[in-house]
Amino acid sequence: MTGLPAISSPVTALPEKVIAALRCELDLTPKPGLVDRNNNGAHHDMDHALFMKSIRAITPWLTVFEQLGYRQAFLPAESQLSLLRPAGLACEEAMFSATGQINTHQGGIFSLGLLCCAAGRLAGRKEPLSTTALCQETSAICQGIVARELATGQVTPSAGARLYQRYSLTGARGEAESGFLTVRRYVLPYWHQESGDRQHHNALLRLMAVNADSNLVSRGGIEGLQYVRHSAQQTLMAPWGVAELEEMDRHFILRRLSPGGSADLLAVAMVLADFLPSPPESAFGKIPW
Ligand SMILES: CC(C)(COP(=O)(O)OP(=O)(O)OC[C@H]1O[C@@H](n2cnc3c(N)ncnc32)[C@H](O)[C@@H]1O)[C@@H](O)C(=O)NCCC(=O)NCCS
Ligand SMILES: Nc1ncnc2c1ncn2[C@@H]1O[C@H](COP(=O)(O)OP(=O)(O)OP(=O)(O)O)[C@@H](O)[C@H]1O
Repeated sequence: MTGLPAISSPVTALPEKVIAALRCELDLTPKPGLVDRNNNGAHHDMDHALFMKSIRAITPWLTVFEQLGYRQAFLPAESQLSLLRPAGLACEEAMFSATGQINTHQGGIFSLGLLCCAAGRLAGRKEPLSTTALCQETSAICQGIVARELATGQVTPSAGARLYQRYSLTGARGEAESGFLTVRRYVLPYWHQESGDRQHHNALLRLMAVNADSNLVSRGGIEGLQYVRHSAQQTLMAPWGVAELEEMDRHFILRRLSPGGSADLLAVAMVLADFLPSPPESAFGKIPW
Protein backbone atom coordinates (compact mmCIF):
# COMPACT_ATOMS: atom_id res chain seq x y z
CA MET A 1 0.00 0.00 0.00
CA THR A 2 1.47 3.38 -0.93
CA GLY A 3 -1.05 6.22 -1.34
CA LEU A 4 -4.00 6.80 0.94
CA PRO A 5 -6.91 4.49 -0.01
CA ALA A 6 -10.45 5.90 -0.40
CA ILE A 7 -11.92 6.26 3.07
CA SER A 8 -15.40 6.96 4.35
CA SER A 9 -16.33 8.64 7.63
CA PRO A 10 -15.12 7.11 10.87
CA VAL A 11 -17.52 4.70 12.54
CA THR A 12 -16.26 5.30 16.07
CA ALA A 13 -14.86 8.26 18.01
CA LEU A 14 -11.42 6.63 18.22
CA PRO A 15 -9.64 8.38 15.32
CA GLU A 16 -10.73 11.75 16.72
CA LYS A 17 -9.72 10.82 20.28
CA VAL A 18 -6.31 9.66 19.04
CA ILE A 19 -5.61 12.97 17.26
CA ALA A 20 -6.66 14.86 20.40
CA ALA A 21 -4.35 12.66 22.50
CA LEU A 22 -1.37 13.16 20.16
CA ARG A 23 -1.85 16.94 20.30
CA CYS A 24 -2.34 16.92 24.05
CA GLU A 25 0.78 14.79 24.60
CA LEU A 26 2.82 17.12 22.40
CA ASP A 27 1.55 20.30 24.09
CA LEU A 28 1.98 19.04 27.64
CA THR A 29 4.85 21.15 29.02
CA PRO A 30 7.33 20.60 30.58
CA LYS A 31 8.08 16.97 29.63
CA PRO A 32 11.49 15.69 30.74
CA GLY A 33 13.69 14.86 27.73
CA LEU A 34 10.79 15.08 25.27
CA VAL A 35 9.76 17.62 22.65
CA ASP A 36 7.26 20.09 24.14
CA ARG A 37 6.26 23.77 23.80
CA ASN A 38 9.36 24.94 25.74
CA ASN A 39 12.14 23.01 24.04
CA ASN A 40 13.18 19.99 21.94
CA GLY A 41 14.13 17.91 24.96
CA ALA A 42 17.02 15.55 24.21
CA HIS A 43 16.42 15.83 20.45
CA HIS A 44 18.47 17.81 17.95
CA ASP A 45 16.56 16.85 14.84
CA MET A 46 12.95 17.63 15.82
CA ASP A 47 10.80 20.33 17.35
CA HIS A 48 7.17 21.14 18.13
CA ALA A 49 6.43 22.30 14.56
CA LEU A 50 7.81 19.07 13.09
CA PHE A 51 5.62 17.03 15.44
CA MET A 52 2.58 19.05 14.30
CA LYS A 53 3.44 18.24 10.66
CA SER A 54 3.78 14.60 11.62
CA ILE A 55 0.35 14.58 13.33
CA ARG A 56 -1.21 16.10 10.20
CA ALA A 57 0.37 13.38 8.04
CA ILE A 58 -0.86 10.61 10.35
CA THR A 59 -4.42 11.92 10.76
CA PRO A 60 -6.14 10.41 7.68
CA TRP A 61 -4.57 6.99 8.32
CA LEU A 62 -6.28 6.58 11.68
CA THR A 63 -9.65 6.19 9.95
CA VAL A 64 -8.04 3.69 7.54
CA PHE A 65 -6.91 1.55 10.51
CA GLU A 66 -10.37 1.79 12.07
CA GLN A 67 -12.14 0.85 8.85
CA LEU A 68 -9.86 -2.12 8.22
CA GLY A 69 -10.90 -3.39 11.65
CA TYR A 70 -14.56 -2.60 10.95
CA ARG A 71 -14.61 -4.48 7.63
CA GLN A 72 -12.64 -7.43 8.98
CA ALA A 73 -14.41 -7.57 12.35
CA PHE A 74 -15.51 -11.18 11.99
CA LEU A 75 -12.12 -12.50 10.85
CA PRO A 76 -10.15 -14.14 13.66
CA ALA A 77 -8.14 -11.56 15.63
CA GLU A 78 -4.91 -13.43 14.89
CA SER A 79 -5.27 -12.78 11.17
CA GLN A 80 -5.85 -9.03 11.64
CA LEU A 81 -2.27 -7.81 12.15
CA SER A 82 -1.00 -8.99 8.77
CA LEU A 83 -3.97 -7.27 7.10
CA LEU A 84 -3.34 -4.06 9.04
CA ARG A 85 0.43 -3.91 8.56
CA PRO A 86 0.61 -2.60 4.98
CA ALA A 87 -1.50 0.40 6.08
CA GLY A 88 0.67 0.83 9.21
CA LEU A 89 3.83 0.86 7.09
CA ALA A 90 2.26 3.28 4.58
CA CYS A 91 1.36 5.60 7.46
CA GLU A 92 4.97 5.40 8.73
CA GLU A 93 6.09 6.29 5.19
CA ALA A 94 3.74 9.30 5.13
CA MET A 95 5.15 10.42 8.49
CA PHE A 96 8.76 10.01 7.35
CA SER A 97 8.11 11.90 4.15
CA ALA A 98 6.40 14.76 6.07
CA THR A 99 9.28 15.02 8.56
CA GLY A 100 12.23 14.60 6.18
CA GLN A 101 12.89 11.04 7.41
CA ILE A 102 12.83 11.92 11.13
CA ASN A 103 11.16 9.38 13.43
CA THR A 104 8.61 11.52 15.25
CA HIS A 105 5.80 8.99 15.77
CA GLN A 106 6.73 5.44 14.76
CA GLY A 107 5.91 4.03 18.18
CA GLY A 108 2.76 6.14 18.44
CA ILE A 109 1.49 4.99 15.04
CA PHE A 110 1.92 1.37 16.13
CA SER A 111 0.18 1.60 19.51
CA LEU A 112 -2.56 4.07 18.57
CA GLY A 113 -3.12 2.50 15.14
CA LEU A 114 -3.82 -0.81 16.88
CA LEU A 115 -6.34 0.89 19.17
CA CYS A 116 -8.15 2.38 16.14
CA CYS A 117 -8.27 -1.03 14.48
CA ALA A 118 -9.51 -2.64 17.72
CA ALA A 119 -12.29 -0.02 17.93
CA GLY A 120 -13.32 -0.75 14.33
CA ARG A 121 -13.50 -4.49 15.03
CA LEU A 122 -15.63 -3.95 18.14
CA ALA A 123 -17.97 -1.58 16.25
CA GLY A 124 -18.23 -4.08 13.37
CA ARG A 125 -19.49 -6.71 15.82
CA LYS A 126 -21.75 -4.14 17.54
CA GLU A 127 -19.85 -4.54 20.80
CA PRO A 128 -19.57 -1.48 23.07
CA LEU A 129 -16.23 0.30 23.31
CA SER A 130 -14.70 0.28 26.77
CA THR A 131 -11.20 0.39 28.21
CA THR A 132 -11.28 -3.36 28.84
CA ALA A 133 -12.74 -4.27 25.44
CA LEU A 134 -10.23 -2.10 23.55
CA CYS A 135 -7.29 -3.57 25.48
CA GLN A 136 -8.51 -7.16 25.11
CA GLU A 137 -9.04 -6.70 21.38
CA THR A 138 -5.58 -5.14 20.92
CA SER A 139 -4.04 -7.99 22.87
CA ALA A 140 -5.91 -10.56 20.75
CA ILE A 141 -4.72 -8.89 17.51
CA CYS A 142 -1.13 -8.98 18.78
CA GLN A 143 -1.09 -12.50 20.28
CA GLY A 144 2.31 -14.09 19.60
CA ILE A 145 3.95 -10.95 18.14
CA VAL A 146 6.84 -10.97 20.63
CA ALA A 147 7.56 -14.65 20.06
CA ARG A 148 7.26 -14.34 16.27
CA GLU A 149 9.10 -11.09 15.71
CA LEU A 150 11.51 -10.75 18.60
CA ALA A 151 12.16 -14.14 20.20
CA THR A 152 12.90 -15.96 16.93
CA GLY A 153 15.13 -13.12 15.75
CA GLN A 154 13.41 -13.30 12.37
CA VAL A 155 12.44 -9.66 12.21
CA THR A 156 14.56 -7.41 10.01
CA PRO A 157 17.23 -6.05 12.35
CA SER A 158 15.51 -3.23 14.21
CA ALA A 159 16.46 -1.40 17.39
CA GLY A 160 13.67 -3.32 19.15
CA ALA A 161 14.94 -6.75 18.05
CA ARG A 162 18.50 -5.97 19.17
CA LEU A 163 17.29 -4.81 22.57
CA TYR A 164 15.21 -7.96 22.99
CA GLN A 165 18.17 -10.21 22.24
CA ARG A 166 20.43 -8.29 24.59
CA TYR A 167 18.10 -7.33 27.46
CA SER A 168 14.78 -9.19 26.85
CA LEU A 169 13.04 -5.85 26.36
CA THR A 170 9.79 -6.36 24.46
CA GLY A 171 9.13 -2.64 23.77
CA ALA A 172 6.05 -1.43 21.94
CA ARG A 173 5.17 -4.97 20.79
CA GLY A 174 5.16 -6.35 24.35
CA GLU A 175 2.96 -3.52 25.63
CA ALA A 176 0.43 -4.05 22.85
CA GLU A 177 0.41 -7.84 23.26
CA SER A 178 -0.25 -7.44 26.99
CA GLY A 179 -3.23 -5.18 26.21
CA PHE A 180 -1.34 -2.12 27.50
CA LEU A 181 -0.83 -3.65 30.94
CA THR A 182 1.54 -0.90 32.10
CA VAL A 183 -1.13 1.72 31.42
CA ARG A 184 -3.93 -0.34 32.98
CA ARG A 185 -1.95 -1.24 36.08
CA TYR A 186 0.12 1.85 36.83
CA VAL A 187 -1.76 4.77 35.31
CA LEU A 188 -5.51 4.36 34.92
CA PRO A 189 -6.22 3.50 38.59
CA TYR A 190 -4.71 6.89 39.57
CA TRP A 191 -6.19 8.92 36.69
CA HIS A 192 -8.78 10.78 38.73
CA GLN A 193 -6.39 11.63 41.58
CA GLU A 194 -5.46 14.78 39.64
CA SER A 195 -6.98 16.97 36.95
CA GLY A 196 -5.86 19.25 34.11
CA ASP A 197 -2.17 19.23 33.16
CA ARG A 198 -1.27 17.73 36.53
CA GLN A 199 -3.31 14.63 35.64
CA HIS A 200 -1.16 14.16 32.53
CA HIS A 201 2.11 14.96 34.32
CA ASN A 202 1.22 12.46 37.05
CA ALA A 203 0.52 9.82 34.40
CA LEU A 204 3.80 10.53 32.60
CA LEU A 205 5.80 10.29 35.85
CA ARG A 206 4.09 7.01 36.75
CA LEU A 207 4.92 5.64 33.31
CA MET A 208 8.56 6.75 33.44
CA ALA A 209 8.87 5.16 36.90
CA VAL A 210 8.08 1.64 35.61
CA ASN A 211 8.05 1.45 31.81
CA ALA A 212 10.73 -0.70 30.13
CA ASP A 213 11.21 2.02 27.50
CA SER A 214 13.43 0.69 24.74
CA ASN A 215 14.14 4.25 23.51
CA LEU A 216 15.97 4.98 26.75
CA VAL A 217 18.09 1.85 26.46
CA SER A 218 19.03 2.46 22.84
CA ARG A 219 20.16 6.00 23.74
CA GLY A 220 21.63 5.56 27.22
CA GLY A 221 22.01 1.81 27.82
CA ILE A 222 20.41 0.04 30.77
CA GLU A 223 21.90 2.75 33.01
CA GLY A 224 19.88 5.34 31.06
CA LEU A 225 16.66 3.42 31.69
CA GLN A 226 17.52 2.99 35.38
CA TYR A 227 18.37 6.68 35.72
CA VAL A 228 14.97 7.76 34.32
CA ARG A 229 13.01 5.25 36.40
CA HIS A 230 14.82 6.23 39.60
CA SER A 231 14.42 9.92 38.88
CA ALA A 232 10.64 9.57 38.27
CA GLN A 233 10.22 7.39 41.39
CA GLN A 234 12.07 9.95 43.53
CA THR A 235 9.95 12.80 42.15
CA LEU A 236 6.72 10.95 42.90
CA MET A 237 7.78 10.31 46.49
CA ALA A 238 7.88 14.02 47.43
CA PRO A 239 5.64 16.98 46.63
CA TRP A 240 6.31 17.85 42.99
CA GLY A 241 5.36 20.51 40.46
CA VAL A 242 6.58 22.26 37.33
CA ALA A 243 9.93 23.17 38.93
CA GLU A 244 10.75 19.50 39.63
CA LEU A 245 9.75 18.50 36.07
CA GLU A 246 11.97 21.25 34.63
CA GLU A 247 14.84 20.04 36.78
CA MET A 248 14.35 16.49 35.43
CA ASP A 249 14.22 17.94 31.90
CA ARG A 250 17.66 19.58 32.40
CA HIS A 251 19.18 16.31 33.67
CA PHE A 252 17.67 14.19 30.88
CA ILE A 253 18.85 16.65 28.21
CA LEU A 254 22.39 16.57 29.62
CA ARG A 255 22.34 12.77 29.38
CA ARG A 256 20.55 12.74 25.96
CA LEU A 257 17.69 10.69 27.42
CA SER A 258 14.23 10.79 25.84
CA PRO A 259 11.42 8.62 27.28
CA GLY A 260 9.62 8.36 23.89
CA GLY A 261 7.96 5.03 24.78
CA SER A 262 6.38 6.64 27.85
CA ALA A 263 5.20 9.58 25.72
CA ASP A 264 3.49 7.05 23.43
CA LEU A 265 1.89 5.26 26.39
CA LEU A 266 0.72 8.61 27.77
CA ALA A 267 -1.24 9.15 24.55
CA VAL A 268 -2.62 5.60 24.85
CA ALA A 269 -3.65 6.36 28.46
CA MET A 270 -5.41 9.58 27.40
CA VAL A 271 -7.47 7.65 24.85
CA LEU A 272 -8.33 4.81 27.25
CA ALA A 273 -9.08 7.16 30.16
CA ASP A 274 -11.89 8.69 28.10
CA PHE A 275 -13.78 5.43 28.61
CA LEU A 276 -13.33 5.32 32.40
CA PRO A 277 -16.43 5.99 34.49
CA SER A 278 -16.49 9.52 35.95
CA PRO A 279 -15.18 9.68 39.50
CA PRO A 280 -17.82 9.79 42.23
CA GLU A 281 -18.75 13.38 43.09
CA SER A 282 -17.32 12.86 46.58
CA ALA A 283 -13.88 12.53 44.98
CA PHE A 284 -14.01 16.27 44.27
CA GLY A 285 -14.90 17.03 47.89
CA LYS A 286 -18.40 18.24 46.97
CA ILE A 287 -20.32 19.58 49.96
CA PRO A 288 -23.34 17.26 50.42
CA TRP A 289 -26.38 19.54 50.41
C1 LIG B 1 6.76 -2.28 16.21
C2 LIG B 1 7.44 -1.20 15.42
C3 LIG B 1 7.02 0.12 15.97
C4 LIG B 1 8.92 -1.56 15.41
O1 LIG B 1 9.83 -0.87 16.02
P1 LIG B 1 11.12 -1.39 16.83
O2 LIG B 1 11.53 -2.79 16.53
O3 LIG B 1 12.14 -0.33 16.68
O4 LIG B 1 10.46 -1.50 18.27
P2 LIG B 1 10.64 -0.75 19.68
O5 LIG B 1 9.61 -1.35 20.55
O6 LIG B 1 12.04 -0.81 20.18
O7 LIG B 1 10.41 0.82 19.46
C5 LIG B 1 9.58 1.42 18.57
C6 LIG B 1 8.98 2.66 19.23
O8 LIG B 1 8.03 2.23 20.20
C7 LIG B 1 8.05 3.08 21.33
N1 LIG B 1 8.35 2.29 22.55
C8 LIG B 1 9.54 1.90 23.05
N2 LIG B 1 9.40 1.22 24.18
C9 LIG B 1 8.09 1.20 24.44
C10 LIG B 1 7.32 0.67 25.48
N3 LIG B 1 7.86 0.00 26.52
N4 LIG B 1 5.99 0.85 25.41
C11 LIG B 1 5.41 1.49 24.39
N5 LIG B 1 6.10 2.02 23.37
C12 LIG B 1 7.42 1.87 23.40
C13 LIG B 1 9.07 4.14 21.06
O9 LIG B 1 8.45 5.30 20.56
C14 LIG B 1 9.96 3.54 19.99
O10 LIG B 1 10.54 4.52 19.16
C15 LIG B 1 7.11 -1.04 14.01
O11 LIG B 1 7.95 -0.21 13.30
C16 LIG B 1 6.32 -1.95 13.19
O12 LIG B 1 6.21 -3.15 13.33
N6 LIG B 1 5.73 -1.26 12.24
C17 LIG B 1 4.89 -1.83 11.25
C18 LIG B 1 3.57 -1.13 11.21
C19 LIG B 1 2.54 -1.86 12.00
O13 LIG B 1 2.57 -3.04 12.23
N7 LIG B 1 1.54 -1.18 12.43
C20 LIG B 1 0.43 -1.83 13.09
C21 LIG B 1 -0.54 -0.88 13.65
S1 LIG B 1 -1.00 0.43 12.60
N1 LIG C 1 6.94 14.46 22.56
C1 LIG C 1 7.80 13.53 22.14
N2 LIG C 1 9.12 13.81 22.07
C2 LIG C 1 9.99 12.87 21.66
N3 LIG C 1 9.64 11.60 21.29
C3 LIG C 1 8.35 11.26 21.33
C4 LIG C 1 7.37 12.22 21.76
N4 LIG C 1 6.16 11.63 21.67
C5 LIG C 1 6.36 10.37 21.23
N5 LIG C 1 7.67 10.13 21.03
C6 LIG C 1 8.18 8.81 20.57
O1 LIG C 1 9.58 8.68 20.62
C7 LIG C 1 10.08 8.09 19.41
C8 LIG C 1 11.32 8.84 18.93
O2 LIG C 1 12.39 8.53 19.73
P1 LIG C 1 13.92 8.56 19.24
O3 LIG C 1 14.23 9.88 18.59
O4 LIG C 1 14.78 8.18 20.42
O5 LIG C 1 13.92 7.42 18.16
P2 LIG C 1 14.89 7.20 16.95
O6 LIG C 1 14.81 8.32 15.95
O7 LIG C 1 14.50 5.84 16.50
O8 LIG C 1 16.33 7.18 17.66
P3 LIG C 1 17.56 8.23 17.61
O9 LIG C 1 17.00 9.65 17.65
O10 LIG C 1 18.31 7.90 18.87
O11 LIG C 1 18.27 7.92 16.35
C9 LIG C 1 8.99 8.16 18.37
O12 LIG C 1 8.82 6.90 17.72
C10 LIG C 1 7.76 8.58 19.12
O13 LIG C 1 6.71 7.64 19.02
